[in-house]
Amino acid sequence: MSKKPSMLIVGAGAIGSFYGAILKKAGCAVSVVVRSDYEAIKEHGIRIESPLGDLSFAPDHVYRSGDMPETYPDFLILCVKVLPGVDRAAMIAPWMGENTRLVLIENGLDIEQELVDAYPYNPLISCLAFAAVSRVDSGIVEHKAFGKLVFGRYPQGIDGGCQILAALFRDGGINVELTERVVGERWRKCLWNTPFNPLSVIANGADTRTLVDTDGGEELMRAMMREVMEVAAADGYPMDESLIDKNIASTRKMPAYKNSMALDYLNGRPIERDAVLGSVVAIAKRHGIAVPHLNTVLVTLKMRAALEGRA
Ligand SMILES: NC(=O)C1=CN([C@@H]2O[C@H](COP(=O)(O)OP(=O)(O)OC[C@H]3O[C@@H](n4cnc5c(N)ncnc54)[C@H](OP(=O)(O)O)[C@@H]3O)[C@@H](O)[C@H]2O)C=CC1
Ligand SMILES: CC(C)(CO)C(=O)C(=O)O
Repeated sequence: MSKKPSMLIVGAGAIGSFYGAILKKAGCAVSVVVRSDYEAIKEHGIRIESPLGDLSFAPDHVYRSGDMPETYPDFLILCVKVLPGVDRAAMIAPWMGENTRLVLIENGLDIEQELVDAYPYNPLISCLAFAAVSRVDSGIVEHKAFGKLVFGRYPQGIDGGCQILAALFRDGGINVELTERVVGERWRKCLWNTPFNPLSVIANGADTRTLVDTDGGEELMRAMMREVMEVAAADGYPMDESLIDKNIASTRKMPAYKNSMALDYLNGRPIERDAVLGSVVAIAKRHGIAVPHLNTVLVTLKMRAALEGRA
């Protein structure tokens, strides 16, 4: 059997640890770059509590910022939060070889270009995770449910690297959908994340049930989704209006759930406000589209950040 590709996860938090474990299960060498969890992971490896069974693993190498690799990975999978002031291109520089494929498993819109600009000759695979995963302690991750990945080459297409990666994730037990138009898929995911994630923060870390069941909550979500749809259509990514009903119905079917931004807020960590919401409002401005609901939520979050000294 031919050798499996090598993987390096940069930012082995909830998502990075979980999908790293899946690739380990598929037979890949999986190394990690970590920050605050370095000592714990170096000593005990990564423990994953999951309905899929025991996925715990010891990474092949555990690096921290500034370390140099023995060899460059075939795939570098970036799973850090997308935050202003965090230079993701500089962060991965020591590990990006000439033939390394860069994979992003991160939320948000318009998050790829700065990496394409920094690494124009490395193929970039942009990836959306539909998973409920959280870090419960250093090196300990709880996978609550789901796990499907949707990905494709950025800005479009499906190449051999996508096919190889999809086969590995499937071998590890994950449902994968490949897409020719990954930016369109980012818009479809933002249809949910852009209203739900920021509003859960304004509502003090509220879960999905509270957001849709509170009097006026569902209408507010629908109004925000309509604005996201209008901006997406102006940007060349029209969506079927029925997706709004589908999003509300599937949210109602889920048990009460706190999204990743609600968890960041509740744990005092910075939130991906600009990647998930600010980017949509910026694109709306470029197209001259009024998005009063989205803008109100964005400005309210900025006020809150200003009060907390985070701006
Ligand atoms: N969790 C979920 O269920 C879902 C998350 N997502 C998206 O996935 C992405 C990752 O989220 P998630 O895994 O939840 O986030 P986490 O905060 O759990 O993980 C991010 C990890 O990156 C690490 N990190 C940050 N900066 C560096 C650095 N300079 N060097 C090394 N490591 C670094 C953090 O370390 P430290 O502890 O030191 O900060 C942390 O371990 C986000 O874009 C999120 O929106 C998408 C769908 C679902
Ligand atoms: C879709 C969802 C809610 C989890 O898969 C997510 O993207 C998040 O938690 O930010």
